[in-house]
Amino acid sequence: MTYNVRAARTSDVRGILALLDPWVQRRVLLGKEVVTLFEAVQEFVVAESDGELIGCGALHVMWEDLGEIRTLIVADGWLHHGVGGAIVASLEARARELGLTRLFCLTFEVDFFARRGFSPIGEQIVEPDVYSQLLRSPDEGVAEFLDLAHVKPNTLGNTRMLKHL
Ligand SMILES: CC(=O)SCCNC(=O)CCNC(=O)[C@H](O)C(C)(C)COP(=O)(O)OP(=O)(O)OC[C@H]1O[C@@H](n2cnc3c(N)ncnc32)[C@H](O)[C@@H]1OP(=O)(O)O
Repeated sequence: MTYNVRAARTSDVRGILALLDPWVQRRVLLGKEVVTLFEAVQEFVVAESDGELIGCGALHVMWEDLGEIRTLIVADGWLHHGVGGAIVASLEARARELGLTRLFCLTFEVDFFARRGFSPIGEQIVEPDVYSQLLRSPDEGVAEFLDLAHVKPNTLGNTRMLKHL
């Protein structure tokens, strides 16, 4: 079973939605409008095999040093073949190229991320002045990072994790 990981194209967006939908139904991942996915297509990498989309993941920049890995999904038939790890490695390489030194994620997959160098965090990890700037972001994932009250229902049971690159 061979696959490759590459930058997403606009033609991948429907496939990303198809990967995402079951996990949104199960309230594991945050739902996205189609337009939001098109707007964020440059944040995504995808894994494909024989022209079929088998995984995706995105890197969202939040601040000068800080990014978030989000929307990481591998198709059921491809779990435990290294695809998720390869997507995370690709997103980490992008993060380094961009000059980021810290990567955040909010996840139920604590062991998976812990084995890739992420550690659970409790407290806020940005200075008050950065926090107040991030409050101005319209992005729902940033609101989750800030742990704002109106997104608490999305984040229940998730673990906040951080990796220093
Ligand atoms: C920040 C966020 O986006 S959080 C959301 C995370 N996504 C979800 O919750 C959606 C549902 N979950 C998933 O889609 C998947 O379970 C993911 C993305 C978390 C992991 O994807 P996978 O492709 O299964 O990951 P991958 O195969 O790299 O590693 C999983 C385990 O499979 C095993 N494995 C990896 N490669 C192989 C291989 N070639 N042969 C046999 N076993 C393997 C290992 O045990 C590995 O665990 P470890 O490396 O941590 O010890």
